[in-house]
Amino acid sequence: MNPAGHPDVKPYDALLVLSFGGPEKPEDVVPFLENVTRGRGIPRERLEQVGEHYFLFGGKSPINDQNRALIAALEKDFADQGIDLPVYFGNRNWDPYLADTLARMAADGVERAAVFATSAYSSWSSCRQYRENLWDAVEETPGAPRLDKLRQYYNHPGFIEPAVDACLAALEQLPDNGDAARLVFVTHSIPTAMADTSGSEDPLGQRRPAYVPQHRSVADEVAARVRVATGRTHRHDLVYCSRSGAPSTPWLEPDVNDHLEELASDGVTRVVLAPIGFVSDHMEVIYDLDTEALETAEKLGIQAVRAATAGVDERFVAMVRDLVLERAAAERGEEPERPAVGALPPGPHICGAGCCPNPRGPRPALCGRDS
Ligand SMILES: CC1=C(CCC(=O)O)c2cc3nc(cc4[nH]c(cc5[nH]c(cc1n2)c(C)c5CCC(=O)O)c(CCC(=O)O)c4C)C(CCC(=O)O)=C3C
Ligand SMILES: [Fe+2]
Repeated sequence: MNPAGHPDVKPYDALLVLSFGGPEKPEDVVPFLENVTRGRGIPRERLEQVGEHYFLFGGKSPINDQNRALIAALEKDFADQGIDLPVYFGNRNWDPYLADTLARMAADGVERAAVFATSAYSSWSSCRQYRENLWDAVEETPGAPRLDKLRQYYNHPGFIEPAVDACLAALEQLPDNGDAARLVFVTHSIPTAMADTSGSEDPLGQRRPAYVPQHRSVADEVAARVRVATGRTHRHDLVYCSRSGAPSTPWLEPDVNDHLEELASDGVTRVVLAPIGFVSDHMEVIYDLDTEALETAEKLGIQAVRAATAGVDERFVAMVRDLVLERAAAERGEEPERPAVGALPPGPHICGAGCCPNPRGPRPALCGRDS
């Protein structure tokens, strides 16, 4: 508590919500895809396909509206808690661009900000790439504030609890309250080489990969809690969506559609698709799952329901607040509690040295031991 009796956010004077960005209208789609894939060697065919996913939804991704809703919910939560902390919004690939937002923060006199990224897990794509973007944006912004990226939150109760309730609600939409339904947890596929180098090295230079085990811990924990709530054991799996890249490059498998075929041939007729890799309804969720995977399920005679993402669930919003307060306390030299559930411990406040290296060679990144 600060002298006014409100939760203490010192040394922070702002929160920055850092996200991927997405197009808002048809004319945005191609330039957005160019921003995302510059120098990435994504086959043209794949890009055309992904463009079609966006055009199917009027050229508009849901991601920016989702983030604006999260920011509105955070502003309300902070006001209710007596927390005086303005919230800024900056994206990696679309307006409002990160560097523009940092310039605005500098002009507003912000000196030090906590950064919440809308990506919960460790890997180059889901963590370090955001840290490289922070470095670049700070480099090009005179007077940019000092930035502290908040820790990974995949195993925070504020992320897990909404995922459990989402599975329970999805089960209830199936016949017999979802009795005998399979829980299929879905996340974004990444190249296996990127998965293998996710996470940081221990002092002996050994790396224990993080991306897949982190998702497994979430899937296992959510499934265990569903078991407690329903009194039934639902078998569960971890599968992947949104594979990209060259066909010759191995990515994490199985793909959700292939897995549904496998389940159908095993006689499974009811499935909950739980998108634990996404914090809100991104294009991957509304296209790859709601459009493509649900169609696959229907063709196979499987009744499938997609579970909700965390979105603006009040526990998820409170989690963001708690992560800010936790980090603020740690920066003041206190030893705050660091909530985490499941098999893995809470992640570090500062990313470990050498974690999640860029597949195309080293690039400077903010907020790490090696920064
Ligand atoms: C792990 C991961 C997350 C989750 C963590 C996080 O949330 O950050 C994520 C999120 C997102 N990815 C998104 C969009 C795209 N990702 C692409 C390409 C790629 N993603 C990758 C990985 C991830 N991506 C990778 C390894 C590539 C290959 C190219 C490269 O090495 O970078 C491409 C290019 C076309 C294609 O290749 O599919 C697009 C358009 C959007 C916006 C969605 C919306 O509009 O709602 C979001 C939230
Ligand atoms: Fe992506």
